[in-house]
This record gives sequence, C-alpha cells and structure tokens, in this order.
Amino acid sequence: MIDIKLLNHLESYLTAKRLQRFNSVLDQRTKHFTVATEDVYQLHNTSAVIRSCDVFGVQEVNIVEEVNTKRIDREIAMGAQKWVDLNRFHSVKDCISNLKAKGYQIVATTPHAEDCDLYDFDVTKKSCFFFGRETEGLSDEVIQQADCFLKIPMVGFTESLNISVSAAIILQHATSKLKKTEIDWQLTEEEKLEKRLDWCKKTIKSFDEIVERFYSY
Ligand SMILES: C[S@@+](CC[C@H](N)C(=O)[O-])C[C@H]1O[C@@H](n2cnc3c(N)ncnc32)[C@H](O)[C@@H]1O
Repeated sequence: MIDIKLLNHLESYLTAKRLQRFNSVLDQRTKHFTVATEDVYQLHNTSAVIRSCDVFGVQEVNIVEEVNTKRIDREIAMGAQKWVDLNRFHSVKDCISNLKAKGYQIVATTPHAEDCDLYDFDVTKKSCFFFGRETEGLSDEVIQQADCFLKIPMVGFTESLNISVSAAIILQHATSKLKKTEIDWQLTEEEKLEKRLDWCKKTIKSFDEIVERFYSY
C-alpha cells in the first residue's frame, strides 16, 4: 500500500508542470501489452525498443539475457529506461512462464509468419510481443511456446526489418487500435500510485533524505 501522505509530500517538491506530465503520461500507460526481447546482440537495438515502449505507453519490458548481458545504451534509450519497468531474465523459459502466469499470450513477431498480419491482429487479448535476435530471429523455444505469430507486411527485396523498427511499427499500430476499443487497458489506480512514487524517487535528488525527515516528524 502506498502512503498517500508521503506521496503528496514528495510531489510538493516537483513543479506543477512536472506533476501534470506524470499524470498525463500515466493516463496513457498500459500493461495490456508488454514486450520481450530475446538475446538481442546490439544494445542500441534493445535501448531503441525501450524508448519505443515509453513513447507508445507500454509500461513493462522483459529482457532475456541468456547469452548477452550488455547494459542498456542510455543515450539511445534517451532516459526511457527510467520511466518503464525492466524485468530481466536469464532464460527464455523463465520469462515465458512468468508472462503466462500474468495472463499474457505469447506473440512471436517474425518476418516469416503466415499466421497473422499486423493489420488483422486481435488487440483485445493481453499480449506480449516477442522480438528476436538480429541474425537468427527468435529461438525454437519461443516459436514452440508461441500462441500466435505476427508479421509486418513487407513488399521489398530485404528479408526483414530491424528489430527496433519492427517494435515501433507493431506498438504504434497495436496501441492506437487498442485505444479505440472498450477494453480496460489503463493501469489500475494502485499501479498509478506506485508509478508516481517510483518516478518521484527517480526525479528528486534528495529523495531518501526527504523520506527520512518525513517519518521522523
Ligand atoms: C532482423 S530480424 C531477424 C531476422 C532473422 N533472419 C529471422 O529470420 O527472423 C530481428 C527481429 O525483428 C522482428 N522482425 C523483423 N522483421 C519483421 C516483420 N516483417 N514482421 C514482424 N517482425 C519482424 C522479429 O522479432 C525478428 O526476430
């Protein structure tokens, strides 16, 4: 449970403009969709995916680092890693079972899919979009566990899109379509409070000191 009095006190350290921004961003955040990247080699690609998640309102990103354990490129993520929640997994198995336990269907994005074209994708289901490696694409494990396959139609000579470009196209399309439905896609009030506290923590330099002083009165 969030201590509302503490939260109000912390938010009094923020400008009205900053607070308004927190609230308007939170109103567009969703956990109805999430994203997972599987062992992406180039960390600028993972960083760009995180940036797109923030831009299109996807609150949680799952990063599988079974082979690669590089850090996020802060410049390319443009600080977006601060505003979205990063869940890290050392195995794709753990990541998928965690997502399934939370009620997500596993959507394997691939340039080879015959299953579902992006424009026919059913946005009403809680979905995790899985993105694969630059050269090999998704592993057999993800392909076998996938509930469906999703393809961005392509008409050129090139075999596939860059992973971060694919993520941006899919998220832009899926989130805008989702917002036209009657689905309850927004964060719960409790989740919004948790994020407000978390964002205060990441924004206010003397956060710990202020909290300590607040409870010592
Ligand atoms: C450069 S592609 C990988 C190409 C790889 N040779 C393959 O066969 O999948 C990297 C990732 O971007 C995504 N991707 C690329 N093009 C896509 C498309 N047309 N539709 C859906 N996802 C795509 C997939 O997640 C893919 O694993």
